[in-house]
Amino acid sequence: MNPLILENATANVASPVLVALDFSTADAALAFAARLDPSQCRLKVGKELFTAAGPQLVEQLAARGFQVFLDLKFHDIPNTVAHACKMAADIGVWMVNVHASGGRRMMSAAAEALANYSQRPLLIAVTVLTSMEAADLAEIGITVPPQEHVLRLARLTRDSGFDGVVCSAQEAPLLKAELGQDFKLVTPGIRLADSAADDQRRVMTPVAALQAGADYLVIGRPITKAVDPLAVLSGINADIRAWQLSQA
Ligand SMILES: O=c1ccn([C@@H]2O[C@H](COP(=O)(O)O)[C@@H](O)[C@H]2O)c(=O)[nH]1
Repeated sequence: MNPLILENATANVASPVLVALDFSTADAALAFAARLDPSQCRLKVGKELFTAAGPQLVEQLAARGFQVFLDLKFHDIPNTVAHACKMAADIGVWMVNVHASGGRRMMSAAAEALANYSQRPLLIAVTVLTSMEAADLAEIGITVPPQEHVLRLARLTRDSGFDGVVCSAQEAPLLKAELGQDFKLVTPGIRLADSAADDQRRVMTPVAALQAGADYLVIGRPITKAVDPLAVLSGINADIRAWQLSQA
């Protein structure tokens, strides 16, 4: 693992928010990140930005103190996914993910590939994309309700040695009850009460998602496309803090 990244990555992040940096250039992503404080959020680098800017961008964000979720959703044969996860760990990312529908052998290979890292990224598997609803699943031959399929894939993920799953916050109460508090739930599809849902289908507001049991909130467009992104992020963090204090 890159020692510079280990030295710089912020350990104390006071918020469960992961800002999705869905930008098309490194310059745009770095300019946006320069406005953020690494103690106030983590960052997610997905397929668009990684394809445009590559591992150097991830290293630059980490060198600025951000913990980075590399959201490439690996889905391939076990050998390929295992090696891809090792490359992600070598860049120094804080979290990396695969598709749970790649199956037990694929996920076990990924977990084994990272087993000897002294400080490995959190290993997470995507269950059912938050953009999908029952009708989308039916078209690909999955006729059970989304929550049932999410639970099935989450159980497989846990049994394959992973740390948690990507799911919607709507499934969080069921997953926490069935899989325990320590199994991490990473939830995109987060929308403010007045945000457009866009292409997301299984959505929830930030505080409702935490109440439901989400550990991390992935938020992209409601922050990045806002007129004042920092004000939106600060407002979300303030609402979360107020809710946390009300629970203490
Ligand atoms: O099920 C999933 C898995 C990943 N994502 C990613 O999260 C963000 C969400 O962005 P918004 O702009 O807040 O919709 C995006 O990068 C997706 O690739 C997801 O939405 N759902």
